[in-house]
Amino acid sequence: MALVAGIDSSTQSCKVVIVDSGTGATLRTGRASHPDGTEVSPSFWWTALLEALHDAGGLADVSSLAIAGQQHGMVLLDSEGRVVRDALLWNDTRSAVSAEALIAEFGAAALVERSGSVPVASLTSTKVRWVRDNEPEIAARVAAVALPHDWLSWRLRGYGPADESPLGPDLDQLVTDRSDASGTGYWSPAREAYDLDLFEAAFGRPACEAGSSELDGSLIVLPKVAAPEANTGTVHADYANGSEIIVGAGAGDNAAGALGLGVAAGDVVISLGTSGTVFAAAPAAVNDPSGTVAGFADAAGAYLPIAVTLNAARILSSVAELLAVSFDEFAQLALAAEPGSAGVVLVPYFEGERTPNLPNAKASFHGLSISSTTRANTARAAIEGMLCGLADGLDAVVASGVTAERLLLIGGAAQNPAVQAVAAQVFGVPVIVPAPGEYVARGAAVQAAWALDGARPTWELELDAAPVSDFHPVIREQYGVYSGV
Ligand SMILES: Nc1ncnc2c1ncn2[C@@H]1O[C@H](COP(=O)(O)OP(=O)(O)O)[C@@H](O)[C@H]1O
Ligand SMILES: O=C(CO)[C@@H](O)[C@H](O)COP(=O)(O)O
Repeated sequence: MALVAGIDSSTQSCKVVIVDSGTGATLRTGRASHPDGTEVSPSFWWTALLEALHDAGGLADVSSLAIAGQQHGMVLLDSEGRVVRDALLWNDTRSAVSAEALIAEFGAAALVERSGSVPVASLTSTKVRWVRDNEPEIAARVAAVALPHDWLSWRLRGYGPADESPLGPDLDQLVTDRSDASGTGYWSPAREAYDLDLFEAAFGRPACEAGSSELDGSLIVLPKVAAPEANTGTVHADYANGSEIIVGAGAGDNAAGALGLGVAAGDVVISLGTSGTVFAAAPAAVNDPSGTVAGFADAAGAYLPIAVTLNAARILSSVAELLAVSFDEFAQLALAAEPGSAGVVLVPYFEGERTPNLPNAKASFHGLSISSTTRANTARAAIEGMLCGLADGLDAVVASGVTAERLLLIGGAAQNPAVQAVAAQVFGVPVIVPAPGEYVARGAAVQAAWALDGARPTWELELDAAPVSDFHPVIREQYGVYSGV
């Protein structure tokens, strides 16, 4: 059977899985780290991608690949294909004021109707507005606006600045997909098309989709939106280890996670990476004028209502570091405390927050008494705080019309046994933990196999744990007192 590669260029690292497209078995994996920060040179993603592919044993025996990536990141290119400033990532909150300006100009209801989402600082539209207003000399040099997965796929197909790439700066070759386009704030999931007027209003210069006959040098290029099963070209020979390798459309990381898990009606995914996300596949586009749920498109032709927090796994690593313990010791400490952490509550808005939309907030501990101020309560309160924010997101996703019969817990922090146990206490819905794996990269591998064979593969999902439901409403009740929701 043919081998396919799936890539997840996520916030903290690049991960590669090489999968047997016939059985779905993962044969090899690779990984490389990304630098910290909310403003990052895309060159680090490129280096990490090449390193992770090497770590996975290379591409010599691979027939197709696809790249999923962190959503929303703004990659600005000039007419020579050079990145003109560091990318502003999804978790960079400087453009909160630009989001407010766009809402003031159009109204939240109109923006939801046109783009599926009320803009918050994470969305690309607010980032280009911020550059327009704060860095006009950079804005004037921009010839194309891409997302992380679009840019990496373009580079792998051989395009880029003339001195760094074999095929040079052909901006017309930029390709994205509907799931990632739907996180820009200027693409309409309902109409399946860019809202070019909205882009122009955000950035102040007109744009056009790559591949259009209307493109001329005066218009900003936006990547062509390819279908989920598209074959968008091949990996350039310089990076292909002698193989002919199809490049699939790629996807936003959450949509790829849904593909990798093979989500069905009744499934809701909770991902605990740098971001915390709650999402499900939905048959129709979702419009939430409150902005809690973003109405993205998925990577299979349907929709992906999603609630996203800025703070998730890093809450645990920060508190574990404060307590000077490993993740295993942190889990033991948390499991030694009672549900509700004896009244100790961590509202974990360390990096500001997106859901609720409090970009300038900071984290706080509450409810501390002399007797409750223990290491065990501190560890448990960190997990409870992380999951309570996502429980609020789950309520909103359900209110948007999704049925939640089971929750699939993925992402780095889902492997922590205390997180699994506390999840069974916080969410009033059964929790399932899939076997350890990189499900976003696996979803990209699904796309690669789809582009190769013309049929979407159905690989079985292996499960690891199903913690017994042990719902303790007190955890959310006391969190609600302090969280401002
Ligand atoms: N056992 C664990 N307990 C808690 N957090 C963990 C554990 N293992 C990994 N993590 C955290 O998971 C995060 C990485 O998860 P990942 O889903 O790869 O993130 P991202 O997709 O944002 O790059 C890191 O912040 C790491 O500290
Ligand atoms: O902003 C979003 C989705 O809207 C985030 O989900 C990013 O896509 C980053 O994901 P991780 O790298 O944290 O998994």
